Amino acid sequence: METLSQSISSLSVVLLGLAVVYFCYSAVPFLSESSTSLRSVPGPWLARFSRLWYLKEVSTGQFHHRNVALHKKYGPVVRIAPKQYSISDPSALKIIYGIGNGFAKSGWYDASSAPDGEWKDLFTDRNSARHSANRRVVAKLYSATALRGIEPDVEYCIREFVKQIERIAKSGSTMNLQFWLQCYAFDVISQITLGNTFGFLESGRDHTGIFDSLHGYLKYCALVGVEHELHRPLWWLLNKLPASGLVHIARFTAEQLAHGKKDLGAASEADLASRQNFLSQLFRLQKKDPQKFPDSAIFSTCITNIGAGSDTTSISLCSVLHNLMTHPLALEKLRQEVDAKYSELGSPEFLPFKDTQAMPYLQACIKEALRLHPATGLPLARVVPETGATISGTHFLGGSVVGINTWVMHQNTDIFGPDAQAFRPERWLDQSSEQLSVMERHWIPFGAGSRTCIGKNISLLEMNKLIPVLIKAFDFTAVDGEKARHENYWLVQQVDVLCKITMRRNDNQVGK
Ligand code: HEM
Repeated sequence: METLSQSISSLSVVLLGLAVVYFCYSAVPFLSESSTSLRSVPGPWLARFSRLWYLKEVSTGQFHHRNVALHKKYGPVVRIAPKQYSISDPSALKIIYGIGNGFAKSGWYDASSAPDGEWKDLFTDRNSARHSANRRVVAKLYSATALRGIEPDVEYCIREFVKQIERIAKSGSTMNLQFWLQCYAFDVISQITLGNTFGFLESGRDHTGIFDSLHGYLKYCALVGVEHELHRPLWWLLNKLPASGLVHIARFTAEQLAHGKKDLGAASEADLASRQNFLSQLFRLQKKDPQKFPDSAIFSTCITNIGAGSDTTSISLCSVLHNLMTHPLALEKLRQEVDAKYSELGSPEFLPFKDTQAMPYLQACIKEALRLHPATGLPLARVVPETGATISGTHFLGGSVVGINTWVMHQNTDIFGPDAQAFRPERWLDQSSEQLSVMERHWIPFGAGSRTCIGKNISLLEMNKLIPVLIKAFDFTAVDGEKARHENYWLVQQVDVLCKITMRRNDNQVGK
């Protein structure tokens, strides 16, 4: 019979063998570029031979800071893995993300979707032609005109939110702003998408562990994306594990879809057109062409809205509010603008979205907070087309992967000024029109080019509606001082932003 030590030594041989195979496999890209000018691209030594360096760095949850430091050390083009490069040169933005330039999304995105999904979602689809066709089908639902219809849904959620903040303020307890903004963002996006909320704001709890599961899932996507060839077997294994909170998102979406189908199935075109949530509009698209827009397309669109539009929005809102809490002068200036707008409009319960667009300081605060803390924290990786491309003086072979990290771009002092690390909303108000236009072009919290965020207007509406209400009615004091901790697993999420709240005055009209 085999002894324990023999078993251990056989296992060691197998593991060693796997390590050798892995190293040989990951050295292929290194060998293929060894006779080209790409050999001289600087970067960490291990990154030349293996993706392990990048994997290790992503696993720390701090790659956004590391990425900025790498460019300070090595210059505008840095190798982060064999045949993978991070770029900081602003002129690369147009080349890599320019519409029609042929830089498709890289394999990293594969790990963010089910390997055999029937309908490819917009975020992960790497087939540019199919992506454009599918995006065209749903684009109208995210347009500026569609926004008008969702404003009441957002107001409904703000009322629920304000009730909870008032309760916390009266109790004198500490509020975890990050958690509550997540509740707000999840409930708003599910209300807009499915016509029903998850009930986070009402209960103040994440009963089914959705937030933690989503966090774990993002970790999976960020890490397995680096070794995306392993996604299929790992996905298979993952599905053998007990159900997580993600299953609750999928189940909730499927239930709402089934209800919707029953309820809306017999509805006339006019009736469907009058209903504003996504689900009704998606059923409308399906009625027109059931073959072209099957149930899987409806499910995928809804679940992508929830996945892509929840944490991104709460992170951005958290950045705005945390920066305001820790910059009292900016908060005071914004408050004056908010109070003046409420008076001008006769103290409505909510400022209409269109009126918030005419509040320059509010817009500057939002821009500045999203510049300083953009939601995504890894390079937006793209594949160089077959013909190759020259970027920042380096010629890249077709098939190389290149990307710009929003954190790197937003810290560029040539574009945003020597104080690029500071929260200073005035930078958006006191520039020459030429400099402002340069800053606008390099402000990319919603991505760039043909793959830019389709939900940008929705999330801006959610932010513009909420911030004035909170600023008008409450005072927030940060408990942990100026720095919020954050973790980057694709999305750079703040961790436990604690604050004390007091009611600013007694005549708050929200919800009354
Ligand atoms: C402040 C909130 C948001 C931020 C910061 C944000 C950020 C981004 C970024 C950076 C991308 C491009 C990713 C890449 O190139 O890999 C993106 C794509 C996308 N976002 Fe957002 N997003 C936000 C809100 C939303 C909302 C509310 C929705 C849905 C209602 C949404 C749906 C999508 C979709 C579907 C894509 C893929 C678009 C495509 O490739 O055609 N996002 N978002």
